[in-house]
Amino acid sequence: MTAIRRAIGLMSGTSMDGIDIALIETDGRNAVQRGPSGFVPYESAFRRRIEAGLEDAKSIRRRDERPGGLAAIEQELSRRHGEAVLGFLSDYKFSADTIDIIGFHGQTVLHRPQEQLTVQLGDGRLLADMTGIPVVYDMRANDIVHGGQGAPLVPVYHEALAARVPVGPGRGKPVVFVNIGGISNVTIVSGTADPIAFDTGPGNTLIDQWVADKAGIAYDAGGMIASEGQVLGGAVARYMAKPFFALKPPKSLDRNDFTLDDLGNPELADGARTLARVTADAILQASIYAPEQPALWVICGGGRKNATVMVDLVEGAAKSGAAVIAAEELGLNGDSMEAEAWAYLAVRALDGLPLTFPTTTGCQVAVSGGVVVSPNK
Ligand SMILES: Nc1ncnc2c1ncn2[C@@H]1O[C@H](COP(=O)(O)OP(=O)(O)OP(=O)(O)O)[C@@H](O)[C@H]1O
Ligand SMILES: CC(=O)N[C@H]1[C@@H]2OC[C@@H](O2)[C@@H](O)[C@@H]1O[C@H](C)C(=O)O
Repeated sequence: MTAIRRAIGLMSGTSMDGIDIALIETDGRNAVQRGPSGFVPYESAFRRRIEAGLEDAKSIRRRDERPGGLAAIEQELSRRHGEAVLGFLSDYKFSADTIDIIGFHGQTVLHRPQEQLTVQLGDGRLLADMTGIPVVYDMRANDIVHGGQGAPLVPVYHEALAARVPVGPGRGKPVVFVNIGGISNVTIVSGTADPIAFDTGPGNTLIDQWVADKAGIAYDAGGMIASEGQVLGGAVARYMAKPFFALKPPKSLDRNDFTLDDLGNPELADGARTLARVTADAILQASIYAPEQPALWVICGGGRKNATVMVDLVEGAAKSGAAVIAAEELGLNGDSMEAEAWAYLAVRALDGLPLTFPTTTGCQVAVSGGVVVSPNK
């Protein structure tokens, strides 16, 4: 029997809205017991600092370079993660010595897989020393070394959770786990082969940028703004004609690969409505790479709270007879999924188990990864 470990996962995603934190107990294989989770938001000033850091990151040629403000942001970001862990331990009354490992994603500031370059800010040593808990970090790098995209990494966790999909009319057909974060990604689980995974296109990033530029707000809460607008077919067609959509998987995106340039300059609500449609269409297009038509789409990530995106997903999937549900309908938590995944990946990394597969990132062979640091006592 393999050891069950208690692990904390930390994710600061491409939306740059804060730190998701989650605890699970797992053997890194099929046994997954989900524990508490939380979220520590960044205030808008820190989010703007990271956004400025994305510009500094554009000059990076080697992944350990930290030009401009990036070195200072990395320290601040890691310190905030340390405080998030200490607050979480205190809230849920766990002592540090009962936690076996932390899986630390850090903050992606540059992702150029075609140049074998992916850069995550995150000082694992600082986090281990602050918390007194061993840390696994930098889990994307080894995949890149082995010819992979370095993303997405969550699929192996989605696969472990797929066992919880209840037996139903669609049993035996693929189930697609969808993460609608800043960027959207999917994992197609058929149950008979390794999962197929890839990034599908913009998630919330463009919607967030649009409502921030036009109305000074962080996101379209509930998709309410979009619900009052009209879909602009020409703009949807411009987005869907982008070369990214014609690429076969594996494929992954940098946050800045899609921009608002193709939207034109419509009214606020029409822009939000159109971008919601683009997000949904890009996700549903993933089915062309499934071995057969999926029966079920399980939606995770902050974008599932945009009811307009969800309406488009439900209506679009219904055309092929598939159902769309939020992760909660399976008793999962769509907000903490990625943080849970980073905890799960950390445990796999400790055991040298693969994090990625040729079908999820395009790596030549299934590979493990991550750097392990123990706290200085
Ligand atoms: N109530 C809400 N209504 C609509 N959208 C929401 C709501 N709450 C959050 N969101 C959207 O979800 C986003 C955050 O999603 P999430 O935390 O899953 O992304 P992320 O993990 O940062 O990104 P990625 O998965 O790409 O790394 C916000 O930027 C916002 O666009
Ligand atoms: C390079 C990077 O940070 N990519 C993220 C991003 O956010 C969503 C999508 O693009 C996905 O590929 C990945 O994150 C998830 C958590 C993953 O690796 O599975």
